[in-house]
Amino acid sequence: MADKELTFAEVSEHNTKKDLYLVVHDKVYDCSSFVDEHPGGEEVLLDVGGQDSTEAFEDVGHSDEARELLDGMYVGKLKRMPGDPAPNTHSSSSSSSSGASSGSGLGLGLYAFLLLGGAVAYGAYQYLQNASAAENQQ
Ligand code: HEM
Repeated sequence: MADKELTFAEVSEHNTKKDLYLVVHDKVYDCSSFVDEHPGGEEVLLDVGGQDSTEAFEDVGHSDEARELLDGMYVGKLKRMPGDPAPNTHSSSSSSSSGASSGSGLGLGLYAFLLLGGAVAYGAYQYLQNASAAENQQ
């Protein structure tokens, strides 16, 4: 059986406590019955009601149990239309981009460290040259 497909516009109409759809990883979930039971509180779910909550969901680092709960609330696939907000898969892109940025951060740090080390070595060299020149003058 083909999955039901919902557009973002359709999902965004379900944004009240009694009728609450969330999008996680391009799948639509009906969380209305779960709002009161959510261990993280109803407020956070209502905040992302009718929206793509992939980022919020993944940022918390929900357990496998939480993911299984999601399966039980599955409504259908999100059908992206031109002009819809871009896929909000922050967690996967951020882990790769944060990996990249921390890599470049390390690269920059290393660069700064080498520059600083070079400057200190040069200063020490100059100091020793001056000291030995002064010694020779005596
Ligand atoms: C409909 C999707 C969601 C389901 C099924 C769900 C389910 C759960 C479950 C089962 C827990 C208990 C801990 C765990 O098993 O990981 C939990 C905790 C939590 N959830 Fe969600 N959650 C959903 C969406 C969200 C969203 C969108 C947020 C937004 C920030 C959120 C924030 C939290 C927080 C902060 C906790 C930790 C609560 C604590 O440990 O005190 N959840 N959630």
